[in-house]
Order: sequence, then structure tokens, then C-alpha cells
Amino acid sequence: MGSNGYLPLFETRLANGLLLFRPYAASVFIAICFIFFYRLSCFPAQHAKTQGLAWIGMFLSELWFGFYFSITVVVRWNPVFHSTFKNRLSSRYVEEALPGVDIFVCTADPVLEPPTMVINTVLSVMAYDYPPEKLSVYLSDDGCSDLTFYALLEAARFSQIWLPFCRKLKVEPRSPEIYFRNTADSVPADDSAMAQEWLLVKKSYEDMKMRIEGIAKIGKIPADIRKEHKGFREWHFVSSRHDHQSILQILIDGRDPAAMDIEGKPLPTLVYLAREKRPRYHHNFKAGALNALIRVSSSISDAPFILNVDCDMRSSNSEAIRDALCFFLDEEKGREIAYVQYPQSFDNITKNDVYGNCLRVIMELELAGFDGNGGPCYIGTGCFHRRDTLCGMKYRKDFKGEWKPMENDRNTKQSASVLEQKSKALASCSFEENTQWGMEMGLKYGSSVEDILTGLSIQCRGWRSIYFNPERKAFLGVAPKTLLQYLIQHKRWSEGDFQIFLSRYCPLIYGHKRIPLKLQLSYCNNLLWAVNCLATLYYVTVPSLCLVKGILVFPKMSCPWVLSFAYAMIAGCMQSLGEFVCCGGTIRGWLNEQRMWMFKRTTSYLLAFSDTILTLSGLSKSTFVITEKVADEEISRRYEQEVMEFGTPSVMFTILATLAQLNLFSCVLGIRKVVTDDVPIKILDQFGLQMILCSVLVFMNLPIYRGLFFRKDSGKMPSSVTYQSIVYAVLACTIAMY
Ligand SMILES: O=c1ccn([C@@H]2O[C@H](COP(=O)(O)OP(=O)(O)O[C@H]3O[C@H](CO)[C@@H](O)[C@H](O)[C@H]3O)[C@@H](O)[C@H]2O)c(=O)[nH]1
Ligand SMILES: [Mn+2]
Repeated sequence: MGSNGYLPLFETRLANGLLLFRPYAASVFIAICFIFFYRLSCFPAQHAKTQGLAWIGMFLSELWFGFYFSITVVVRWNPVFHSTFKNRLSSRYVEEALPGVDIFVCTADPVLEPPTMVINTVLSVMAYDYPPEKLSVYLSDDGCSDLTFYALLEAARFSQIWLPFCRKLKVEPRSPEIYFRNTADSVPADDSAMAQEWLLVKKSYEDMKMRIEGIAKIGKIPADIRKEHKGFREWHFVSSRHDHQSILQILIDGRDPAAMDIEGKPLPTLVYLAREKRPRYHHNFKAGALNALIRVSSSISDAPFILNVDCDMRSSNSEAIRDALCFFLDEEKGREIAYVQYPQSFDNITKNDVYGNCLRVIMELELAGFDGNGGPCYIGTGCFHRRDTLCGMKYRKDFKGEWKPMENDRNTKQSASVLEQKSKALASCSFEENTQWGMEMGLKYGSSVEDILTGLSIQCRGWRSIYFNPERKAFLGVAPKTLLQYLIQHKRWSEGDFQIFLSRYCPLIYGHKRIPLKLQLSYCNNLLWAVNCLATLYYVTVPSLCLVKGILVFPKMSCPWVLSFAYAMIAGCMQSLGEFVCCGGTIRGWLNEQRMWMFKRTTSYLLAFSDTILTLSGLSKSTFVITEKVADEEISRRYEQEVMEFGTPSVMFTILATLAQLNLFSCVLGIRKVVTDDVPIKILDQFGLQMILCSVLVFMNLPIYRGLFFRKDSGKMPSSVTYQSIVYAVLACTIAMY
């Protein structure tokens, strides 16, 4: 029992296996030091200039890897995990006494983010196991699409049967699409009344979906539907999605006693918002959208807690709100918690996850490590915030964490349309002029990873955060289905991250004395992703080219120094494999993920690194490329079969293909050298490590060769990429040979 006489609402435990991990990390560290020592003491003789240069590069790369390894150890030093006591929460708070929760859903493009998916997210969060009169759901539509608006109207209607159905059948997950997909073969046949209802609701969902998709196909809302709601009139004044007034429509007014489901229970408030956009004003992407929502919601429902999700992050655990409240409302520790972050999980992951989409180890382990070091970063979706802290409040010892109870006056005088008019002004472009919004208030502007920056600044204001990863995943999103989408997404992340590192918000400076050093270093783990490109590029090209030219860059196989390299590499692999499998992955999945790390480092990170430098020198401007959440049938089929998708020409593919062939040629030339030499054993002894490295790289690149030379489908490597990369690779090897 806590000192205040209350049983805690959550408990925390340390990860298992730390007793093993720490000595292991120390041993790898020693091996790395041996490598440094070797590089310094065995520096090539004066006359071997080229070898000397190659050597220095190897040394610098290894210094970087050693440094980066140490940061990853800091992240893993003491991961913590939490569990909640929801029964204690419900015995301490009657339903009426629970706080209100505002839920923000962001969407930005009706084509890349289809409205049916968006409303599935909306319906799933409306159906939380939580008093509906305490919930308000806001959809921010940066695409300003009347189709999305229409879909939301349909969702408002469908919620009247969906919510009671969820309650009655204890439906899980509460996104109709996923629920009906999962239960397709298990129609409740035993109880006929139940089965009837199931069929009825399913049919009604499918009809709705058909109507929405039908209208999406025509590309225009028919006149008779336009007449059904006053909201459509707003689109008469929209000249384009980049130039329009704010559109704010309260589709379900929770204060209205008439707003109820078919069982007569209240419905959550549901609001559509397309904030004002004008070419003259920068809209600040998702951060701008969220800030508009914070203000608009404060005038409509003003709940003390806010959940924000991306439009593809359907709720998959109807108890997630109660779980989050167990942290915020804990009498002893709750006061200092600013946000509770859930992991990002996906429902379209194949068995071996070709693109390493689930970021398994980051989600299962590294964020728990952040938590142990002071609190997880904010990852932009699936996160519950205190409204006050999101709006810029600093932590004070005497902060009580109290909230005003909701004005539960369901017959309030202000009509919905008056409220709409009043709140609209808060979403206008000029509202933020000369205010602290985007700086000290709300989500921070100026970064393509607004989430990381905002979370960091909240932590630097003295707050703690919590990472909560329950058995039953809280949210399920849609992961990119093509290699290019994946690489572009990671370019955005690593670029935004690296920009933060180079800005005044660098955690080592900005966080100094504000957050613990171990948390500052944990942040560096992510913020320095992009920098890995340099050392990795060096390691995947130079040793192979040196093999072609006959330059030694590693110790001979017969030399004891080889042990330190072998140990560092093998132990590193075993650690990452062990972590991956413990986090629920397969061995194939691990190989795929390792391959993707290599691909990312040589493409996404490289471009992120160079673009950051260009942005800093004022030559380029950062943007937000939205991740596509749909794919055509053929691409989806290949994705299901775990075949890598290339298809469209891109610089990233040219780089990948060039590196893959460069290693293939080097490997072949290396083998030729062994075979044609008089004493093959000698060559093997000298170049053993280089040959192993080169062969591993060839092995990792197998899907690239397949895409270049063997595939015939439309997902193969485009021929322009093939030709270019052959030329580059041959050129590089020829230069190396002579
Ligand atoms: O101008 C914009 C651009 C994007 N979005 C929304 O932002 C969300 C995330 O965009 P997405 O294209 O799905 O990017 P992801 O890479 O999947 O997003 C991850 O990375 C982002 C930071 O780069 C975080 O904001 C997200 O929460 C996190 O899921 C989506 O709901 C979009 O609709 C907007 O509302 N307005
Ligand atoms: Mn996304």
C-alpha cells in the first residue's frame, strides 16, 4: 500500500536477463577495444599509401560502430515493464466520476488513406469500453475531402448499431472490418438470435462500405446525398485542399439527449474538422493539425486527457483507456506522468516480415529501455496525453493532477451550430500568429518528426512518461507494403531525427540537467540513425574493393587479432538474434530485419544525412511524404508471399543494386584469386575475413539479384536501374583492379 493509504493502480518490474546482459556487453566492449588497439599498433608500413588510407577509414568506421554500440547498451541497461490493476480503478471511481477523454484521429489524403479505413479507426475508438458520454472523437482531415466527410456521416449512423453490438457481444477488436474478417468462419451458429444479429450488423457494415467505395469510384458525392446534411454546403467554398476556410461539423453532439444508439444509451461526441488552409501560411503538417484539434476540442469537450492516433491505427483493445488511466490516476506516481505511450503494432505483417516492418526489438525492448532511463519518447500515435502538459505546462512539485469534472449538462443552452461557429475561429490560419503555438504550446513545429521533438520537450519540462505494452495490442496499424514506401518512411524519420540532433534541441544540450544523462544518450540512439550510413557504406564497399585489389584490411586468419573481430561480430549477431527471437520473431524474420537495416543504412540514412546537410545550408526544405496505406492487388499478393517489391525507378534502388553487384563481382574475383593461386591456402589466410564479409553481403543481397536478373513480374527491378547499376558497379571494380 502506498504512503497515502491507497493500493497502487500499476506496478513496475525490471526486465529478466540483465545479469547476463551486462557482463556480456562488457565483454563485447573489451573485444572492441582490442580492435582499436590492433588498428593502432598494426598500422601499415609507410610505403603502402593506399592500404594506409583504407586502414584509417576502417578505423574510423570501427570507432563509430563502437560508439554506437555503447549507446545501444545504455538503452538496454534497465528496461522496465508495467502492469495495471483495472479492478482497483473501477472500485475507486464510479463510472460517473471518470474523467473525459478526447480522441484525435488524423487523416490527410482520401486516396492514400481510404475513408473506409479511416472510419474503421473512428468506430473502433468510439466503441471503447468507457462511458460514451465521456468520450469525444475528433477527425482532422488535412485532405479536406467531402468523401471523408461523407464516410464519417455514415460512420455516425452506423455507430448507433455498432456500439450496442460491441457491448453485447464483447466484440474485440472493435474495428468492424477487422472483427468481421477475423470471425468470418466462426459465425455464432448456436444461439440463433445472436447469429441473426451478427449477420444483420455485418450486412449493414458491408452495405455502408459498398456505398462509400461506390461514391469513391464516381469521385463525386451525388446531389441527393448532398442534401442530407448541411455540412456538404461548405464544399461550395473550397477552391482546393490547399486553399479553403475551416470546416467544422459536429456530427454527433454528445450533449444532445437525442444523440443515442438503438438501445437508448448515449453516443460519444463526433466532430469533423478540416482546419483552414491558405497558400500564404505554412500548415506544419500533422503537428499543425493536432494543435488545431487541441484548441477546437478545448471549446467543445475540453477533456483532461487526450488520445491521439493516426488514421490507420485502429483500436484493438477496448480497455486501453482504462489501462492508461491507471497510470495517470495513481495517487502516488500519477501526478508526474505526462503521457502514456503504447507501441505501434500492425495487422498486416506476414510471418517473416520481409521489410522488418514491426521494428520488433525497438517496440518490445528499446522503448522499455527508454522507460527505465526516464520515460519513452513520444512516437506520434497511440499515445495518451494530459491536456495540460501537451499545452506546455511545466512540472511543479505541488501539481495535484486534478481535473475539472465534465459539465455534464446534457441540455446545455448553446446549440451545436453556435458552438461550431465559435470553435471554427480556433482552427483558422491566422489564429496562431504571435502566439506560442508550435513552440512552447502544443506540438512543436519545424520537424518532420514532431512527435519525438514534442515528447523530448515535455520530458525536459520535468515530466515523466510511461511505455505500456499489454499482451493484447492496443492499436493495429497498416505497415507499408513496398520496399520504396518503407525506405521513404525511414528517410523521413532519420532525417527529422538527425535534424533534431543538430538543432538547439539536441538532447545532450537541451536535456542537460533537465533529463538524466542515460535518457539523453537513449535519445541519441535514434537521433543518430542517419549517421550510421557513413561507416556502413564504408564497410560494405571498401573491404570488398580491397579484396579485388589485393589490399589487406583485416588481420590474417592465423593471427590472434582475428579473435577480437570474430568475437565482436559473432556476439553481436547472437545478441540481436536472441533479442529478436525473445521478442517473438522467427529466424527468417531476423535475417530479413538485418537485411533491412543494411538497406536502410545505405539508402534512407544516406539520403537523410545528405538532405539534412543541404537543409542546414538552406538549399532544401523538409517535407512530410505521407505513407500509402493501400496497395493494388498484385502488389498485395507479392507482399503476402514475402517477395520484395521494387517496380518503380528510384535513386535508392540504384544505390542498392550497385552495392549488391559490386559485392557480387568482388566475391567472384576473390574466389578466382584463390583458385588460380599456387598456394590457395595463403590467400585464404590473408583475405579470409574480407572474403567472409563479402560473401555475407552477397547472401544478404540475394533478393536484389533476383529482382535484377531473374524476375519477370512487374515488381522486378526496373531496367533503367539495372543498366545504371551495372555500369556503376563494373566501373568501381575496374578502377579497383587497376
Ligand atoms: O500534413 C499532414 C501529414 C500527415 N498527417 C497524418 O499523420 C499521420 C502519420 O502519417 P503517415 O504517413 O502514416 O506516417 P508514418 O511514418 O506512418 O507516421 C509515423 O511517423 C510520424 C512522424 O514522422 C508520426 O507523426 C506518426 O504518428 C507515426 O506513426 C497520418 O494519420 C496522416 O494522416 C496529417 O494529418 N497531416
Ligand atoms: Mn502510418
